[in-house]
Amino acid sequence: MIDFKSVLHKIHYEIGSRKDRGTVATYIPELAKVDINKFGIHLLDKDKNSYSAGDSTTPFSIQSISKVLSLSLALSHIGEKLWERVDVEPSGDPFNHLSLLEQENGIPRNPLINAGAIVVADVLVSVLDNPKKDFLEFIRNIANDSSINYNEEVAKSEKATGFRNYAAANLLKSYKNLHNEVEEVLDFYFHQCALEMTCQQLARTFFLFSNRGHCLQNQKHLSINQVKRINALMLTCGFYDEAGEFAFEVGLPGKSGVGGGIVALLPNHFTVATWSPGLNKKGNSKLGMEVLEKFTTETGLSIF
Ligand SMILES: NC(=O)CC[C@H](N)C(=O)O
Repeated sequence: MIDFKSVLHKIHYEIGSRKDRGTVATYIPELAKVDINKFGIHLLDKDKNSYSAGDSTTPFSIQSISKVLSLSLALSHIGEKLWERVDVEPSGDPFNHLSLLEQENGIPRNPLINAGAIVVADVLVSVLDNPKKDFLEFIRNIANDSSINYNEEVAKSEKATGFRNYAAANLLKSYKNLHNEVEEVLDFYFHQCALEMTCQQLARTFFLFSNRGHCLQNQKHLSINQVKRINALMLTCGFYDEAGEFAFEVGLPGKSGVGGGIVALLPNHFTVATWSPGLNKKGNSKLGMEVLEKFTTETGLSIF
């Protein structure tokens, strides 16, 4: 039996003393205000036991981590038809690059880069009656937590500076791979990225991916096959041009966001979330990557 509590505390203590914590994202001005010294970890095991270290109950902007959640809701609505509009291959490019989109006729490489997530957002705008409200409802439901919300300031801040996302949405529109208006789809996308959660809430929300599609209250939201697909995409595409490195060092499906959060999981075992706002050069949390590498190395718990 692994003593998760002492493993997490030891790792938090060792890595928390690092002087080089990377740099906080500044291209979304609201994110630049976050204290770089924040640092939290939370692990939820398959029996729903919780283990925490550091700032695990402070909310932060989950940003691209939300792409896994929007993908889940879109898949549960339109199923395999989604893959006609977005591919499932790693891009090897940064999250906001557009060159492949043009070369590949408006079909994004995968749903976890920005262009792919914008197509997924477009699907949700088409199928949901009140997209922002219904998406939030879905998240609150799988997390069993009605306190989860969007941060309107962050959404507004990204809207004001989201030039590359406007470029991506317009390019998709020119290839007829965006069915709704650019403004409406991006308003939804900026809000989903502006969801705030704590490490604890994030681990609880992602429990269904380590629990064969059943959320904390044991309701079924995804089929085993859909969970397989989503976990595979997290492993191969969840860290953009650092996905290979994450699989190599950590060996778990996971997803990062420019708010400094990372969530990862071992199917049928646990879900773990980390938050440290300083990012490395590839836009992934510097300390978060180190925590997870140490965790799987010390416990021997990875999918490999
Ligand atoms: N990697 C990320 O977290 C990027 C998400 C951010 N909202 C963007 O679209 O640029």
